[in-house]
Amino acid sequence: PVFVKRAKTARDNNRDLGLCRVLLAELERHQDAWPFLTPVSQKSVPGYRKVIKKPMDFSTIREKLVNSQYQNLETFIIDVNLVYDNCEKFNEDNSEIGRAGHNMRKFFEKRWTELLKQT
Ligand SMILES: Cn1cc(C(=O)NCCN)ccc1=O
Repeated sequence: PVFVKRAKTARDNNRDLGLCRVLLAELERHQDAWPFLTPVSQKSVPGYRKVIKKPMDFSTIREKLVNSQYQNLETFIIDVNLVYDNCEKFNEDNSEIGRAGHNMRKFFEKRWTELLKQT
């Protein structure tokens, strides 16, 4: 009958840690990465602390990766997307930093789907 569950095929996650390292290295060296390399200074950026509840940046993601603080690929991707979501929340689309955020998100989406397609 149509409602019989088919066995879920688990994807092979053995290469995911290496994939996170490759992806993060590419993000860090992207020319539009400059707004995201270090935590936004909550002292010199008025309003940031109040508006952005969960700050995130590439150096913090690097630290977490080095200290094995990511359970899996999903939790890594969640943090990377947090960088871009914070950026969209705080910056006009039509601004230097706003555009950099959109570019970086587009690049990340493209790269992780390409890398996940590799056997
Ligand atoms: C992502 N983001 C970065 C900044 C910033 O000033 N970054 C330091 C650049 N040297 C300000 C607001 C913001 O949302």
